[in-house]
Amino acid sequence: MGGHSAGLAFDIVAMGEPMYEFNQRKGAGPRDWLGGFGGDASNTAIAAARLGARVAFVTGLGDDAFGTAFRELWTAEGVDHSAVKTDPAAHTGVYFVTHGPEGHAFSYLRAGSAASRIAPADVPHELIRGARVLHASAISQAISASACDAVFSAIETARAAGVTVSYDTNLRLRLWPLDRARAIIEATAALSDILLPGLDDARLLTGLEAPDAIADHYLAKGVKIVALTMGKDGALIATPERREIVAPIKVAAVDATGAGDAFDGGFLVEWLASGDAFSAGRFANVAAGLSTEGYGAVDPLPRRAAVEARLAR
Ligand SMILES: O=C(O)C(=O)C[C@H](O)[C@H](O)CO
Repeated sequence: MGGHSAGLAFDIVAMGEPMYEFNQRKGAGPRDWLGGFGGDASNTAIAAARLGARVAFVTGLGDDAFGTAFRELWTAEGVDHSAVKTDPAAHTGVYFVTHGPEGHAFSYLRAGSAASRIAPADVPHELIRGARVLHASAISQAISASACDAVFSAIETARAAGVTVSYDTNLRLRLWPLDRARAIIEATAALSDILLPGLDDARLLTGLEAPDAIADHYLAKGVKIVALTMGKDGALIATPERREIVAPIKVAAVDATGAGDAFDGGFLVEWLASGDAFSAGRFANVAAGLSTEGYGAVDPLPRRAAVEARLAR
């Protein structure tokens, strides 16, 4: 069972696929893999919990060592996993990260995973109704048709209950073809309050080049806040009234795996605390920068004190 008592309301309920991570550090030999944790929505959940939010996660895990490791991780991080299902007929997803001149690359062992077998019947509607934010990503949808249906069902519940819908457009073309991804992501963006796209993905999805045009595109769908991450160019935060570019912080980056997820977690935590999209953008930008200073998606996710110290500099 999860790290919180039943009945407690959560700031954030996140859903998606957790994946055990094997990370081959730069210069490491072919047998030298660092074990860790990944899966974009789980990374975001842990990032938010480390920064002070009350978070619950929704997914499926295999009845295997990786599934057990995830439950231990979430318990240690204070992420509630009482709504996570153990599926004895499927495995927990696994992925491998390698580092080359073009940056990091992923290989997946995830087809048929327990998370991909999640369906609308597994959605914990009461948990979602009691939360302040529901967070999901396009990866949460791309893993299977039933998981995609589950995300739509969760969003419908959130919207009906006035729960803020947060959505990361994380595009993985190995999981679905661009046309299908575009159709689903456009439809989901129109149901979202906070949209967290990356610039490269957004360019492919919208066919637009300029960050401002991309922000306009999504705001016109009714999105209230667009937080567009732009890598070395920082992030563009846009609301219907105002927009601001946040410059990236200087870091000794070794691995960008999970930086976007750290951004999402930081953004949601600070937005929940202040209601201000622009201070949320600055906070998230620091959380994302600091998350690149170590290997793995989860281990280097910063705690609140580290983000605040860096913001104060
Ligand atoms: O690529 C995916 O599907 C993952 O979720 C693995 C990584 O943890 C994630 O991409 C990092 O953002």
